[in-house]
Amino acid sequence: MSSFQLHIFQISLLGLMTLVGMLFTFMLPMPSQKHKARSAYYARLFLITMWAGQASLSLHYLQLPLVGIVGHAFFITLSAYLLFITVVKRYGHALRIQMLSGIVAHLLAIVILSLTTHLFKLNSMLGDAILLASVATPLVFTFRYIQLQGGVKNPGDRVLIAVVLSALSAILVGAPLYWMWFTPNELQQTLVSFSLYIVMMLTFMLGFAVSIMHSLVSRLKYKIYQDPLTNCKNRHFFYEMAPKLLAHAKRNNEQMSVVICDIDHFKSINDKFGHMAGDRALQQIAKTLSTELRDEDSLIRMGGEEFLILSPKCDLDQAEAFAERLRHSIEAQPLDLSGANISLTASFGVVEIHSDKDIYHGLKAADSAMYKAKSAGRNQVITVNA
Ligand SMILES: Nc1nc2c(ncn2[C@@H]2O[C@H](COP(=O)(O)OP(=O)(O)OP(=O)(O)O)[C@@H](O)[C@H]2O)c(=O)[nH]1
Repeated sequence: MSSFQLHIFQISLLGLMTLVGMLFTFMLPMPSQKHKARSAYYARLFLITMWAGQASLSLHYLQLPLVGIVGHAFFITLSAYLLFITVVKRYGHALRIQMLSGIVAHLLAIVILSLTTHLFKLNSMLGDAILLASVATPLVFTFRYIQLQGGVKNPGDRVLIAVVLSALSAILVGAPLYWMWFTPNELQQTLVSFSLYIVMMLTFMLGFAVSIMHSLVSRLKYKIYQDPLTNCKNRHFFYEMAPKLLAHAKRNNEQMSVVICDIDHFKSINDKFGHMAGDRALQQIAKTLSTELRDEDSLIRMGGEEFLILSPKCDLDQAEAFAERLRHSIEAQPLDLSGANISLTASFGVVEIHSDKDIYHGLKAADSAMYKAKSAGRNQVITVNA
């Protein structure tokens, strides 16, 4: 096979991969946030420019070596920036105007530098070094950007970081070693760059897909565990997380308490002022409760007008004081319905769960304490030792 045929074979195969990669990004479910969804657009452009960078080298066979070399430098640098932009958008951010101007200036500079080195027939090693440094710059930015976002948080970030680091090491270490130890002929060069392109494209697509899947799963999980009316956690969260939190508390020899809060005479709010007013009362009470929570507490709407607070590292006395505080806060904020103030109160059942008991036992005990508070006249806190 002549080197021309090899080249055509190589760019056709890369073109095919680019097409598959683009179709793949179209098939992925996209996040609803505008900037995050835009990242798929830049991921497609990344694949196209990677391909265009390699394809431009074939212009050499059409007697256009200058256009080919300049095009190669331009598209390869641009593809590294598109990887950077894809990552910026994956985190849901917009591009700052300074960033865009920097990218345009860098692209212009690489075009001028590669034109100069070729026109003045400067050492080809110098041209290669300029190109490698040029591609390395956006990759370093990408690496720093992921780090600044709080580091590697999910498998998608991990694969993206691996793409960036492998590309950087190929450029900063691999390329100089390759030039020093081999006297590459065109065939060797073609095969090495081809393999590098394939690996980069595949890992990039994988990283991108894993990253998207991870954010969708996190969003779904968040929705599954969230009560849409009050934005508290819901029953699913309780059944999933409560046994885990209790097991953690037992392992670390820590106390854990459960506080149940049930709004008093809630039905009468619905009956007198309508369901919308009832919903607003629920939202207001959820807000009041949430402002009193510590970071480790979880506020759960168990259903209807009943809320539950899981309180790790909290014994019975502390939980009782906490519930009293919550009771006062609810009482102190009547519901304001276009001028009419509706008084709100709630009854509380509090229990500390002992290490030999399970969470459902605690739930039952807290529930019966709350019913005792109701029968004792409502708007009060009753504690039990479960
Ligand atoms: N507006 C509204 N009402 C709800 C919702 N979920 C349950 N309810 C109503 O909450 C009311 C609960 O009534 P009850 O269980 O009798 O309790 P209560 O009136 O608070 O009486 P006590 O608990 O004994 O003080 C019912 O009328 C339900 O229809 C909701 O999401 N929004």
